[in-house]
Amino acid sequence: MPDPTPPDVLLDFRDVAMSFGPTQALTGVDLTVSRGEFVSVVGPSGCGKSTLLRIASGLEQVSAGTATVSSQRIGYVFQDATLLAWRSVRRNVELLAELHHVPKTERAARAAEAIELVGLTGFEKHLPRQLSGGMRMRTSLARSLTLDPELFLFDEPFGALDEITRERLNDELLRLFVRQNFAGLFITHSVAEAVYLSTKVLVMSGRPGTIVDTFEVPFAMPRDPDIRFTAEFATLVGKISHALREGHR
Ligand SMILES: Nc1ncnc2c1ncn2[C@@H]1O[C@H](COP(=O)(O)OP(=O)(O)OP(=O)(O)O)[C@@H](O)[C@H]1O
Repeated sequence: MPDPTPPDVLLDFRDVAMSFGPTQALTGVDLTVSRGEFVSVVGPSGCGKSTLLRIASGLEQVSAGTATVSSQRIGYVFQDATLLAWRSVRRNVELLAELHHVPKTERAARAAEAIELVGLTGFEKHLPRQLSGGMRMRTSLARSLTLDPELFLFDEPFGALDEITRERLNDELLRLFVRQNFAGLFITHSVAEAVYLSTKVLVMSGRPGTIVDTFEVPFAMPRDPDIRFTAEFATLVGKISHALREGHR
């Protein structure tokens, strides 16, 4: 019998492998995400990062190994905000609570709070097409926040945004992480973003993807935005970028 998952571990992958027909996407993946952790995964294109997240969300079943998710309250934010075009911001934010049969007044209260948390108060009646890309991502974040997730899964949520908007949303996300106390698993192509947001960064190899390196991020939370301009930050980004290149060979 393998050791049981410790109580603080919300996501526990052990020797996970995943194949799609002849394509082996993942092999030997060991990964845990515990309460209080924000874990980022960086890796070359096609190494199986999204597959990892789809397994965590229950959308895919592993081909071998075990993937244990010890929470019912999981939030997801994908690269596309996936908003319903005909629904206002408020009605989009209410959607998940609606699908979970949360009563109407409770739903409205949760949506108002989530909208405030992501800084969209005043935009409740806007339709998605009237919003900027950053505001659409905020709406998507708010929609998940209404379910008060314990574990939040992010698949490159800010990849399509300009640099300034991305930095601002990184700060918002860090603020939410500290305030809402969820654990995070975050996929990104940006090593600097991974270091800035995370307590731990995992580096994946090229396909079949496996974790080749783990870096603890020593900077305190709440994180000082100026940390990004320090020598320690640059050194860690350099080390991880190097590991990424090595793993890609
Ligand atoms: N449903 C599927 N059917 C067949 N092959 C798949 C499926 N999903 C993923 N793959 C393959 O598995 C591999 C990993 O895909 P995945 O999308 O997880 O990679 P990724 O690291 O997220 O890529 P990127 O960084 O480019 O988004 C790829 O070769 C992909 O073509």
